[in-house]
Amino acid sequence: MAEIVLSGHGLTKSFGSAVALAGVDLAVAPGEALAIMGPSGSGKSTLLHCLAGIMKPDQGEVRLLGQRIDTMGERQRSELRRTRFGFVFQFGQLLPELPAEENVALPLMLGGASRGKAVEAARRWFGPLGLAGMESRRPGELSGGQAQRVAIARALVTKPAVVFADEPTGALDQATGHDTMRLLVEATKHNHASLIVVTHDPNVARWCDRTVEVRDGRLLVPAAAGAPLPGREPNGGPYGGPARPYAANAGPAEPYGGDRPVAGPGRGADTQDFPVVRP
Ligand SMILES: Nc1ncnc2c1ncn2[C@@H]1O[C@H](COP(=O)(O)OP(=O)(O)OP(=O)(O)O)[C@@H](O)[C@H]1O
Repeated sequence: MAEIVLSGHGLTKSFGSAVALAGVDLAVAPGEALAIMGPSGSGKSTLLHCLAGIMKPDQGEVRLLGQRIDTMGERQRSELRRTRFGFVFQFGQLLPELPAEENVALPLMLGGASRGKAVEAARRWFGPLGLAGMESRRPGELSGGQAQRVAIARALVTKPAVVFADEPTGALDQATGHDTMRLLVEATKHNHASLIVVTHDPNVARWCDRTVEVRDGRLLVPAAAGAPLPGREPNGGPYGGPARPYAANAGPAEPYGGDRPVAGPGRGADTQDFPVVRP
């Protein structure tokens, strides 16, 4: 059986008479990038929120590395979200009054790191993400794409096991969205984190190793970690390159020696070396 980082089993969730999830089974492998697609109102965000411990399912189980998280209390889940998960939302959700570097440093400071150490760690992300010189800008002084790159740094700075992204390029033009997805996928893989992306956009999903589709609160095909939908190849790269089975990129995290190329769609000569965060 494939190694699993995060799994949901038999997930249901209703809001009054609206059934958002009607029994979803889903598992994500280490280092795997998974896209969740489906029409508006099909239950994508609810699924992401249940998997991320933001919301408790009505029924079913969510496990992180085998440990149930859906039964945890709000405090424990909140701690888990801060330490084991990273989040990138459509509109960055950066704190407008803080400089970019402090937005990135914040999860570390909330975990008890000194401001100096946290900001030092945060600054390491700015060059690789094409944000050099923008460390002290406030979010209002950044473009939408730059703000999303700050959000990517903030999501990864704590070395999460899983990064959740809900329409991460939804507010960006196509070219900026393309760059943002490239950076999100590459930086996440570089740090051996799994990535779960909710999107309407097939161009976004193409960056991921695998896509599952949600309709009326159910997956069209129950999908195991690492398995492409039957009859479909794993996603090809955004340049229409060869299909790239996730297994080539996943596997147990290993210390990164700094010289191993990061396999990923569209990795080109311009790809930067991202910091590798240590737990
Ligand atoms: N907080 C809530 N209160 C009431 N109904 C909700 C709530 N959240 C979701 N729903 C309902 O649950 C269903 C699934 O919603 P969800 O947001 O998960 O879908 P989605 O696929 O993410 O949609 P979109 O692509 O439009 O964001 C919808 O019918 C929605 O109206």
